[in-house]
Amino acid sequence: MNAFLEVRGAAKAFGGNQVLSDVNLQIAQGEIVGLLGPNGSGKSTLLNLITGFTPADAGSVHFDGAPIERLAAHRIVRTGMARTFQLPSMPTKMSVMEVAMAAATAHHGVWDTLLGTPGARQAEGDARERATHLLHELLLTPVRDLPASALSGGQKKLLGIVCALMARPRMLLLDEPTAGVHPNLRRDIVAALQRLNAQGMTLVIVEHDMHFIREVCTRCVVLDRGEIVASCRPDELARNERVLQAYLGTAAATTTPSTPSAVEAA
Ligand SMILES: Nc1ncnc2c1ncn2[C@@H]1O[C@H](COP(=O)(O)OP(=O)(O)OP(=O)(O)O)[C@@H](O)[C@H]1O
Repeated sequence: MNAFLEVRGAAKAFGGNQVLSDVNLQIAQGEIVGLLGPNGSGKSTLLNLITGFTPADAGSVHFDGAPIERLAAHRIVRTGMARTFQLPSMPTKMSVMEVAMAAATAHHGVWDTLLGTPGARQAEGDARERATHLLHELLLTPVRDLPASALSGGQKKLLGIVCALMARPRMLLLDEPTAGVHPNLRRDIVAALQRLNAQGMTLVIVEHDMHFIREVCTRCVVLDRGEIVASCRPDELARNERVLQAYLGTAAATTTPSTPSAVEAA
């Protein structure tokens, strides 16, 4: 595989808790990879490590051929990789539009904005145009002037995606984009992600919802207790012994006839 993102030998412990051990992962350009695993298996930690929010104890991360494991999170965004969070927190007073605009300022540099340079004014115009377009794409135009804190949980997730996209990333990592989201909005998120992928975006998605995984992902990578135990197509998950072990334990995996549906429910 020609890797767009490559993680080699990544390890992370918090105190005595070894959360990731020798994680090796390759993702090609254009893939939509689902990152799965039981609660506490290390999925968010791996996302944090790749995107510079958590320093690794060991290992390397290459994005588009360049090492990024020593870069701060905001510099990683500038290489073309952005992310969303499991529980996006929104400022209480800023409107939806202002939050999207602020994300662009964060990506382009606070000093130019504060000094009001011509470059910053041009960047602000471009950011307003892009924010308007993205809010429309992610169905947030009707609420663009509301305080961001007033949005529903699902709408906050959509706004989190807008903020990440303000950086014009080539790869987007999403942490549980549909958890707790109403089915109608879930459909909109699926459609938005598929549109982004059709436009060339590589996606890595942490998710527990197996219907979502089957509908959206081209490949699944499964973590169990900080190790990658499987990499397969979504339709192969329910037959994969390592996946069944991860979710159900060895005995259940070998003796329970209903194991595939149990994995689907995980
Ligand atoms: N900053 C931290 N300090 C200490 N322990 C942490 C920290 N972040 C994560 N952990 C621990 O690392 C382990 C893995 O957590 P992580 O959030 O990566 O799992 P996960 O697979 O994303 O779980 P879930 O599906 O429940 O979100 C957990 O035991 C968690 O308590």
